[in-house]
Amino acid sequence: MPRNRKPRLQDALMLTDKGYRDLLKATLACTLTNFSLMLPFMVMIQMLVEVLKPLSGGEISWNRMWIYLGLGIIAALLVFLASKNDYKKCYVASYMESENTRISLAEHIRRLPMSVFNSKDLSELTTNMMGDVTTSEHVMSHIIPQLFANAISITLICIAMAFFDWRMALAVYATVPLAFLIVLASRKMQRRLGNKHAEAKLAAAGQVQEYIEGIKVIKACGLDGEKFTALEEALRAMKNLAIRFELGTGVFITGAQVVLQAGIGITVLAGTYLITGSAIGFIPLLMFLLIVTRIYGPVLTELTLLPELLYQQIAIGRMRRLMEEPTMEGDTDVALKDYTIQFDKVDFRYNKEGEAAIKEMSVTIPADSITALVGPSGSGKSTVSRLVARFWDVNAGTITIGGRDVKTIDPEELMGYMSFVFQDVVLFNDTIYNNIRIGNINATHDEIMAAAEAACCDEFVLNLPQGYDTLLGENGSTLSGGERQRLSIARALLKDAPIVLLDEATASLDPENEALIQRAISRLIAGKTVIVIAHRLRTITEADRIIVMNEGRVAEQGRHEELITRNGLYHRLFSIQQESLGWSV
Ligand SMILES: Nc1ncnc2c1ncn2[C@@H]1O[C@H](COP(=O)(O)OP(=O)(O)OP(=O)(O)O)[C@@H](O)[C@H]1O
Repeated sequence: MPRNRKPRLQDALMLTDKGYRDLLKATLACTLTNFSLMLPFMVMIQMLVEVLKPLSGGEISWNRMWIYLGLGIIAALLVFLASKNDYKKCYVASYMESENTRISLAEHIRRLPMSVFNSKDLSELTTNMMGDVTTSEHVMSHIIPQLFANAISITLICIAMAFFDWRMALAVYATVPLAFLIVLASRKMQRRLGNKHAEAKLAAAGQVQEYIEGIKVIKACGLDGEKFTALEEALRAMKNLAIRFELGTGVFITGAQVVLQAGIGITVLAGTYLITGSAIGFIPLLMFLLIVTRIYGPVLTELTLLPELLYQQIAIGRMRRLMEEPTMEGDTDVALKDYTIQFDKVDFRYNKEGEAAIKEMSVTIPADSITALVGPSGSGKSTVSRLVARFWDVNAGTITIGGRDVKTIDPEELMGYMSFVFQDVVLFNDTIYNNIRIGNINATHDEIMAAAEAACCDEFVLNLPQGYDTLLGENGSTLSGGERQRLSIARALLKDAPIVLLDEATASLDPENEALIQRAISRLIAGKTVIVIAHRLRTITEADRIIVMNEGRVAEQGRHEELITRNGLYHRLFSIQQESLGWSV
C-alpha cells in the first residue's frame, strides 16, 4: 500500500487525518461506555443471585450485599465518567471536523474557475457547505461511533455468552443476522429515494432563495401568486419525498425489528427446553433471559442508524464531486515588471455548446495608459476584462501580461496586480470602514481614511450618524448606486494595484454624483495600466487607445479622432449617443 494512501473508511467519509483519528477515539470511547453500562447490570445479577439463595437452602450474606451496593455506586460513577468522555470525544471532535470541512470547501470554491458557477447555482453551493456538512456532522457525532461501538460490544458479549452456554447464545443471536439482512436488502431502494429526497431539498432551497432574493421584482411585477405557487410546489414535493423516504425505510426497519424480537421467544423456548432436561441451571437461565431483553436495544439502535449512514453517503457524494472539481493553479512567485497586456488569437466560449464570446482576438493593451473597450451590448467587452483577470481561462490562444501567460500565474497572485471597479459592487454586512479595508487588509488607519477621502466618500459618509463605523447591512442595500461605486473606488485606491479594470456605470448618475465619481476615478487611474469598459463614449474621448468590439471581435482600434474620421462602427455609435443626449422625455 502506498504510504500516503488513506484508509478506506477515512476516504469514504471524507475525513482529514485528524478527523479520522478523532473518529477512532470516539468509537473507542463509545465502546467503553457500552461496557461501563454492563457493570451495574453485572452487579445487579450478583445481588439477584444473593437474594435468591434461600430458594436453594442458603442464606443471604448482608456483608456481600453491602459490598455489591458499594460496587453498584462505583459502577454508576464509572458510567458517568465514560459517558462524559464519549460525549466530548464524539461531539466536540465532530464539530471541529465540520468546521474544517466547511473551511476547505470554501477555500476550494474560491479557487474554482467561474465555469463551475455557470453550471451550479448559489443554493446548491450553500447546501453543499451547510446542509451536506451538517448531515455528515450528525452522522459523525451521533451515528458512526455508536454504530461501531455497538457492533463491537454486541460481538464481544456474544462470544462471552457462547463460552458460557453456546446453545443459549445461539438462541439469543439467531435472529440478528436476519434482521440486518432485511435492512441491507433495502439499500438500493433507500439510495434511490434518498437521492430523490436530496434533489427535492435542493430544488426547494433554490426556490426559497430565488423567492427571497427576487422579492422586490416579484412585488413590482405582480408575480406574487405565480412565484409563490412555484415555491409551494417545491416545498410540497420535498415533503412528499420525505414521507416516501421515511415510509420506505420504516417498512424495512419495522420488519427487521419484528424478526429481531422473535429472538426473545426463541430464547425462552430454548431455555425451557434446556432447563426441563436439566441441561442448564436456573441462575444461568435467568441471566440469559435478562440479557436477551437488554441486548436487543443496541441491535435495534444499529438497525435504525444504518439508513442514516446510507443517506450520509449521498451528502458525501455531493461534497466529493465539488471537491473534485479541478481548481485553477499557477505560480505564486511571479514578479511582473511590465504590464503590457497582449491578446494573441484568443478564442473563448462560456459554455461548450454555446457560441464563442471572443473570436480570434489579437490586440495589445499598452502599459501605463488608458485603453477603452467600447462596442454594442453583448459584443464581449466585459468578457475581455474577465479573461485578463483570469476569472475564466481562454479556450485557444494566449493572454500575456509583461510576456507572461496568465494561465501560468496563480489566480490569487494575479489578483494582487489588479484593482476592479465594477458596476455590481459587492458590499459586505460590516462597517463602511471595514468594507473599504478589504482593498488592503494590511493598510493603516491613515491610509484607509486617505483612500476614502480621495474616492470622495467623506461627502456622504460623514453625514451618517456613525460615520465610517456605520453598519451597511446585507450588500449595503441602504446606499445609492453612486455611493456604492465610490466605496468600491476607495477599495481600489487602497489596493494601489498597477492594473485597473474599470466598468463604467451604465445608469446615468445625477451630475453631482457623476462629477465626484469622475474625480475619484481620475485619482485611481493616475499612472496605471487602465482598461475601461465604456458605455458612454463621450467619457473616453481622451483615452490613449479605444478598442471597438463587435460580436466578439475587434472591429477597429485607435484614438477617438482617428476612429471618428474612419467613419466606421465607432463613428456610428458615437453619433447615436450624441443624438440621444439631445433627447428629453
Ligand atoms: N456568464 C456567462 N455565461 C454565458 N454566456 C455569457 C456569460 N456572460 C456573458 N455571456 C455572453 O457572452 C457574450 C458577451 O458578453 P459580455 O458581457 O462580454 O458583453 P458586453 O459587451 O460586456 O455587454 P454589455 O455592454 O451589455 O455589458 C454575450 O453574448 C453574453 O450573452
